[in-house]
Amino acid sequence: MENKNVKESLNPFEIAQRQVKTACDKLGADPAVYEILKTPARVIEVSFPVRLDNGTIKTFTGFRSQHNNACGPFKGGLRFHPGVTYDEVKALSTWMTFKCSVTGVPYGGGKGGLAIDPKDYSEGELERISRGFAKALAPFIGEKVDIPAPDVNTNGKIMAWMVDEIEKSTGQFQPGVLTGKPVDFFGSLARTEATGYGVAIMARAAASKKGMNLNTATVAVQGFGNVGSFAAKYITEMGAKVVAISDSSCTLVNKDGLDIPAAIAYAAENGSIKGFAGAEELHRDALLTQEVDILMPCALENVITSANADDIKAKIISEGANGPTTPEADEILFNKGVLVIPDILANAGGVTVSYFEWVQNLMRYNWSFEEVQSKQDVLMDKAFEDIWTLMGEHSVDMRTAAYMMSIKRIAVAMKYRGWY
Ligand SMILES: NC(=O)C1=CN([C@@H]2O[C@H](COP(=O)(O)OP(=O)(O)OC[C@H]3O[C@@H](n4cnc5c(N)ncnc54)[C@H](O)[C@@H]3O)[C@@H](O)[C@H]2O)C=CC1
Ligand SMILES: O=C(O)CCC(=O)C(=O)O
Repeated sequence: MENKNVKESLNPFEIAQRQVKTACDKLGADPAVYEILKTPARVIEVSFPVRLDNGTIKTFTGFRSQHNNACGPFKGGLRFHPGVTYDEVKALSTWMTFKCSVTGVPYGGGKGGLAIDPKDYSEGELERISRGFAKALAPFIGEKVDIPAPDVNTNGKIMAWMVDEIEKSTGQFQPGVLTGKPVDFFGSLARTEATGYGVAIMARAAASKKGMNLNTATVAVQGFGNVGSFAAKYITEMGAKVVAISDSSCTLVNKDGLDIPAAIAYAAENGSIKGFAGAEELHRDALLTQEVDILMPCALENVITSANADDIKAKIISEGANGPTTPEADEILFNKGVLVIPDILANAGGVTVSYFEWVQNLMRYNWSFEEVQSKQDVLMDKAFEDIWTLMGEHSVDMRTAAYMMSIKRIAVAMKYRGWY
């Protein structure tokens, strides 16, 4: 997401490092803590050949960044998107380390990706690419080593192909090597919904702190994929009115409220929200500055920058995407009194329920939808309250408070391990 008016660095890894450094400084942490956390433990680059439908061979190059495993195995999604870069996966893996620690799930941070647009490939090609990537990563991942999951443009079907390929490569039954699998293939109920649901319950918690009545609140949701669509669905069920949604094609606005279940069904059938009836269609970037109470950026990084932060009207931002706000924009929003619920808290529902999926896989047992979602409620609501308290104690923004809480926990684990 480029904007010529943006003055600051949009390198996601530099941004992640700045966020960690700010919190380490506020904590007065031992300098060794930042020294260890500023860089991933390793970044694996793999190249693998795939036969395309026209008979030719094409080599694909992918990455897996393993940031820190002081608190448990590396954990985080695999992204298929043309914008994937070495520095992007490094940043995303860094954010995962702190996100896992925010709700206390026993993982470190990892993330991987392939710089492809899945729309350029047939279903058969996509399966061979996914299997090729999984086979290439197999020596570096495992149920107790590094556990990938879905992210942008990946889903349960791709996770199932990958599990099958890894089991073939290792000769071991290990359904817990990946999470976000289909429910009837070792997946967990409530995982598909988990990230968007978490974005909504964090917005609800913030609204309650700010004295905002959700029944009269309006919401704009950027991105209408897995995270955005469920965030929109759940915040609607909680009483708010979603008046704007967007995806890579356009923004749709209806001041009286959009019919979210109908929009979800329309997007599933048509591949995007474009053409959905009963709404005004605007440029896709118009979403961010709509006159709403709550904004949910649920697409990609760096969408809220110094170039548009001043124009944002929302009073609460619940970050479904990873890294949607630059540090410069954070400062502008903080000074305007906008409450930003940071990605490492707001979108932690995905990895939290991935953890529940993994536990069920290891136990060979299944929990009900209600049981999983209520466990998610408990961990996320507690994380919100703890971070809220820390934010007040240190007079910092919520992102810095979330990092501070997380870093404290990781620093303890690293200390016991004798890393410093
Ligand atoms: N899937 C998950 O469980 C988790 C995802 N996330 C993060 O949430 C974000 C979205 O992920 P998913 O929903 O899984 O991906 P997805 O692939 O299901 O959906 C992405 C959506 O963003 C839209 N989009 C892309 N470029 C856009 C643009 N320029 N303007 C507006 N919309 C645009 C796409 O059209 C699509 O609707 C990513 O940052 C991801 O890392 C974070 C935690 C967990
Ligand atoms: O479910 C997971 O393990 C990770 C989800 C993820 O990639 C993320 O939170 O950004």
